[in-house]
Amino acid sequence: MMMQQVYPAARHDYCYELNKDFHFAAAHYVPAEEAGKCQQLHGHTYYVNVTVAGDELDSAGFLVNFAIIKQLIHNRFDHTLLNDDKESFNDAAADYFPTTEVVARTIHEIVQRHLDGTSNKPQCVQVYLRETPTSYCIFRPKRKADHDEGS
Ligand SMILES: Nc1nc2c(c(=O)[nH]1)N=C([C@H](O)[C@H](O)COP(=O)(O)OP(=O)(O)OP(=O)(O)O)CN2
Ligand SMILES: [Zn+2]
Repeated sequence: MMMQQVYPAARHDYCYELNKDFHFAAAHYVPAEEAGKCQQLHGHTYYVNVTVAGDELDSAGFLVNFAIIKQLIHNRFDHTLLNDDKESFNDAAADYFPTTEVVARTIHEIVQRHLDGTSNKPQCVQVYLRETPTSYCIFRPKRKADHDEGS
C-alpha cells in the first residue's frame, strides 16, 4: 500500500496538474569520500512523486496516463544497481553520481523526454524523491521564460 503524503506544491499557472506516486527498489553507491558509509554498495526503497502540469489534454482526456509515468521509471530502475545504468550515471563526474539529487533530476529528464513526444506536451514541474525515512530531494526544472511571462 502506498504512503499517503502531502507534498510541497510546485509553482505554475497551468490549468491541470496531476501527481503520480510509486516506488522502486534499487542499489547504489556514491563514489566520493565525502559520502562516508554511502561509498559502500547499499540499497533503498525509493519513494517517488512526479508532478505533471499543462493546459491541454490528449485524445483520452489525460494530461498523461498515470501508468506511463510509473512504467518509464519503474521498468528502468526497479531491482537494478543504479551505477550500472551508464546512460544516466557514471562514477567519474559528481553531476552523474546516483545521489538523491541526480536521481531526481534523471527521473525528470526521462519523464520530460516522453512528454515532449506527446500531442499535448505537458510539463514535468516537480520530482519528489525520498531515499530514506529521513532524506528526500525535490527537483524542479527552471521555469521557461515564455511561460513566466504568460505568453
Ligand atoms: N545531499 C546528499 N547527501 C547524502 C546523500 C545524497 O544522495 N545526497 N546520500 C547519502 C547516503 O547515500 C544515504 O543513503 C542517505 O543518507 P542519510 O540520510 O544520512 O541516511 P541515514 O539513514 O543514515 O540517516 P539518519 O537520519 O541519520 O538515520 C548520504 N548523504
Ligand atoms: Zn544510499
